[in-house]
Amino acid sequence: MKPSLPACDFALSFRGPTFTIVPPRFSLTVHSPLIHRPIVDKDLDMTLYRPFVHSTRQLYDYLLESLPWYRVQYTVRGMSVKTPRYTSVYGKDITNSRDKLYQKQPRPIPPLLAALKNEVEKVSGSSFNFVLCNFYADGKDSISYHSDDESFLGPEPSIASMTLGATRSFYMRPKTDKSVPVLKTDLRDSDLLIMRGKTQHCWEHSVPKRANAAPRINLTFRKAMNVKGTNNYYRYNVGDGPVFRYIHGRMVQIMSDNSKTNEPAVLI
Ligand SMILES: O=C(O)CCC(=O)C(=O)O
Ligand SMILES: [Fe+2]
Repeated sequence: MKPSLPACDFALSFRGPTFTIVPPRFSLTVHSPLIHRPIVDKDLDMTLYRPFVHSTRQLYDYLLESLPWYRVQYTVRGMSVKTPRYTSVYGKDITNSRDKLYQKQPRPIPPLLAALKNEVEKVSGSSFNFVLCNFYADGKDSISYHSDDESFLGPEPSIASMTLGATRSFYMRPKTDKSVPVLKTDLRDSDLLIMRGKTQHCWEHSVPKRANAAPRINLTFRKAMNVKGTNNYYRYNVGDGPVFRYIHGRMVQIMSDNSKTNEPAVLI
């Protein structure tokens, strides 16, 4: 499969200080996956495509350096929660409602992510309207056991997850039957994992912490069915805190997205 090349020479613009990053010119080539491995267990329906995409180094560098990243903190039942990874999110639910219904202005999916979404839609046969991006800077960054089973995703959501960069363990366990051993998979650079059917309803997944791990980007593609989904995704993946950019090999905290002032960028 050799799709036409997406336009990668574009500038992404976001609020806050502007950076001009000259994107590399490269081709996004998705090829017939060498491994197309259905992993089927009780109420588990996953397919791993390995490798899914070429030019992963350029994709990784470009996404890391061009997207704004957030380290979201929020409060649940009076408890302060710090998200242990960087996140960024793009998209809007299918209702395509008027802007004033959204707590935060939804962001259009940038062209490179839209091109990837298009390729993922072709192999999965599902359509998506959100791309959630995770950046795990090191082994201390993680995602704890959860299911992507919110009602705003519909009854049997398909979730597609792409890995760029370092390999990390991906654990799955059934929600109820604790006697079933944890299903352990390594997700590697260029992997595409598609979960569908009852998987989110019956199983939980996680990327556990590690003593040592190189940086990794994960992109998840989803379909939100209502305004609540859009509000949820921006609340937990952008939040109200500072914005970070990856500049010259390190994460730099710059002024808040919400800031009305024109303060200079602050290094952390
Ligand atoms: O990083 C991963 O592989 C998993 C991410 C994930 O589960 C999520 O964002 O919901
Ligand atoms: Fe998840």
